[in-house]
Amino acid sequence: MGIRIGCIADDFTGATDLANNLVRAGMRVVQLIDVPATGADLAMDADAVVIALKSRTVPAADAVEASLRALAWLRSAGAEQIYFKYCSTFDSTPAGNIGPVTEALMDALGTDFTIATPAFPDNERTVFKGHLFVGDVLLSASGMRHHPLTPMTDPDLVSVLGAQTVRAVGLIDHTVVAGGAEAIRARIDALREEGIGIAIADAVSNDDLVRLGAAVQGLPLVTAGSGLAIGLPANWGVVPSRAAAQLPPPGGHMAVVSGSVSVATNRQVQEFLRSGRPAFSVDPLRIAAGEDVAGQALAFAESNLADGPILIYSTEAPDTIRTVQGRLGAAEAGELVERTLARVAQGLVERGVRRLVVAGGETSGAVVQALGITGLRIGPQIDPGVPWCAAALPDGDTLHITLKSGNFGGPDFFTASFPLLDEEAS
Ligand SMILES: Nc1ncnc2c1ncn2[C@@H]1O[C@H](COP(=O)(O)OP(=O)(O)O)[C@@H](O)[C@H]1O
Ligand SMILES: O=C(O)[C@@H](O)C(=O)COP(=O)(O)O
Repeated sequence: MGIRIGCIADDFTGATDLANNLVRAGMRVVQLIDVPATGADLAMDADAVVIALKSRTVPAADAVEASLRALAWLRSAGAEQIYFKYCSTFDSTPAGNIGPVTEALMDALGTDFTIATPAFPDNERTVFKGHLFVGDVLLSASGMRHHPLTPMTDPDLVSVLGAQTVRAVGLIDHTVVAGGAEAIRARIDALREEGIGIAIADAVSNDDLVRLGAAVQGLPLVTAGSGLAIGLPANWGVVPSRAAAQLPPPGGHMAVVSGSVSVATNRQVQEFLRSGRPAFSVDPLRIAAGEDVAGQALAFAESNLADGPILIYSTEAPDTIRTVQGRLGAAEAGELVERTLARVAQGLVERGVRRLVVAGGETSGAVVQALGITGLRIGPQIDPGVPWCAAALPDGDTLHITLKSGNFGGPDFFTASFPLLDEEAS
């Protein structure tokens, strides 16, 4: 039997976010890092497979190429429905990549219609009348308006997506969604007749997502943030079960590596420092000056791991980041930090860390690749959108790891996540 849902996620933390929601709805999920070279046997035991790409901010043609490779792999593994996962804040530019990837997947699947909804009410992302809200404010008034690569200044998703697609974009508004699966399906039929190819779907609650999930049963392709995933497993008769999230027992030293500069991560770093636990700050200017900052961080780790969790972080407030970027260039600073934190993560694992929190999407990508991890089993949720995972290291040992999206997680995430892992295993 093949897999039910084949997912293509446009970044690594987003992929675990999606996998987490599928697991919570009862599916057994495997997350693969990039498209595997080998055959479909990796997915043998899973109801869903999530392929994590790093395609959110690359040129649109590259994102399309990677997504089509992922699609080919998922189809060869027997996927019955394809789920394209993007950010709950719809991170993209007028050049893409959400529109071009969606249309390329539609063409490859030979389908004339799909839906689009980044709604994730558990993390306060809601869509009403096609407009995206983050907490109590429109997307355009949220921190996303200042994003360095994908500034989001228009909250009207019909217009945002329409600027990225050849196909016409329409709306399934909340009145219809509240009416249930039949009403939604009738609206989809009407939109199809009008020649609409993609419809933004409103959702302000998990109940809306469950109704949408039932309505899109049988569509070859759905596109969404992670929220829609809570409404899909029921289409295959799958029900929530604790067994879906079981991981092997944890052990080894505990560490946090944070390269995220998001608001929520800044709060989490501050909270960790306030708790008086061991922490080491990675300064990009010292790396640029040729100092062996990774070596210093690892020496610090060696003296403090016994009192862990320890924190190695480059997280700073926006003003400091701007100053560093002004001196080094944004891309260069990012790359220096990512390379250093990836080396630190490798060194931590060599020194016996087996429980690792990584904060930030780009940072997670760099760390996971440096550790040679090719797949993740998804375990229990720590906070909405963030699960513990288990990965096989190249030497066969198990590493418990969580990849935290910058804007997710409560203030005590860097300490509270570790006891939760022990509790779940007992
Ligand atoms: N102190 C710093 N100065 C400049 N750039 C930094 C600093 N710390 C982290 N960065 C870079 O900022 C980017 C953060 O992206 P990411 O890891 O996706 O997290 P987030 O999106 O939550 O901020 C990475 O490229 C990282 O290397
Ligand atoms: O959908 C979401 O918000 C997340 O899953 C996600 O993709 C976050 O991206 P980063 O903030 O870049 O980690």
